[in-house]
Amino acid sequence: MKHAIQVRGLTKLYSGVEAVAGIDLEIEHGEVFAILGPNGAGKSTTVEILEGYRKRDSGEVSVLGADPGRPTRQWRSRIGIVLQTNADAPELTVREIMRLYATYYPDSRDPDEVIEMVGLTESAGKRIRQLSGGQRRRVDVALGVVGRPQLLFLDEPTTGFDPESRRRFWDLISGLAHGGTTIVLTTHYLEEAETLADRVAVISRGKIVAEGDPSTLGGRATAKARVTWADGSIETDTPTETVLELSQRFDGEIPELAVTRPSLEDIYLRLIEPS
Ligand SMILES: Nc1ncnc2c1ncn2[C@@H]1O[C@H](COP(=O)(O)OP(=O)(O)OP(=O)(O)O)[C@@H](O)[C@H]1O
Repeated sequence: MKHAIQVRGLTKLYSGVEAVAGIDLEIEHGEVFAILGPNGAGKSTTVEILEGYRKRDSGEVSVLGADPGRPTRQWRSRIGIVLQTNADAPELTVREIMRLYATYYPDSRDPDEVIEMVGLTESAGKRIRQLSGGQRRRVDVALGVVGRPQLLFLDEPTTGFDPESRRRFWDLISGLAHGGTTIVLTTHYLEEAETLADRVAVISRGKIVAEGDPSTLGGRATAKARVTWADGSIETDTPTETVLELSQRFDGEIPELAVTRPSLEDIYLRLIEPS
């Protein structure tokens, strides 16, 4: 099995309208792959087809060597899924729900270890309904990984997290990735994609409009730099030269000097602009 995920010419229509309009994708084993795109771009539809929860109209799809259009129980046990809305069991405690889910898989992780991994040890005895939104999200993630999946799908995993919890969550995902789990995530947070992903794909109106390393996406690394200082700003291919000229002009320290390249967000917004 060469790739964890291989997709060719994937399409999906809703009432004759193409929500996914010919997507090709290859995701390697052990890779963290982020799918970005505006609301309605076709991200969830694509991911749900890969998860085996939605039928495609055409195209070839292989996920962990099998066709997700014909999911088997054994195949499902190798995949972890964290959806936007969580499994609702408000009266169970964190430990109870983890123990229950652990019984569904042939090679589960120790429930207490997983609770520790997501930072919920102190809340392990609390009922789900007593948890904050961010804590519930961590339960979702814990349930997604308790079966020791080879491939983990995360749909907007950190929506509603405070900045500190988001960073802790990123550490958790990086740890899973280092342990060899392949991770596919959708997110609206560009910083999240940049921090976590080896590669990103930007989907707009059902098509991939750019794909690659987040640090070089859309020509980002070679784009013109912007040099700004107290009373001026220019875009240039030769920022070093500009800074040297400015330092002569100011005879030393340049007031409020900054040299920047386009952020991932700048590139992303350009990519999804209606043409
Ligand atoms: N079950 C459905 N029936 C009809 N149309 C649908 C259905 N699910 C999605 N769509 C439409 O397909 C398009 C793609 O939707 P999808 O949910 O895949 O987008 P998305 O990129 O995941 O968006 P978001 O960021 O809002 O989650 C949208 O125009 C949406 O309205």
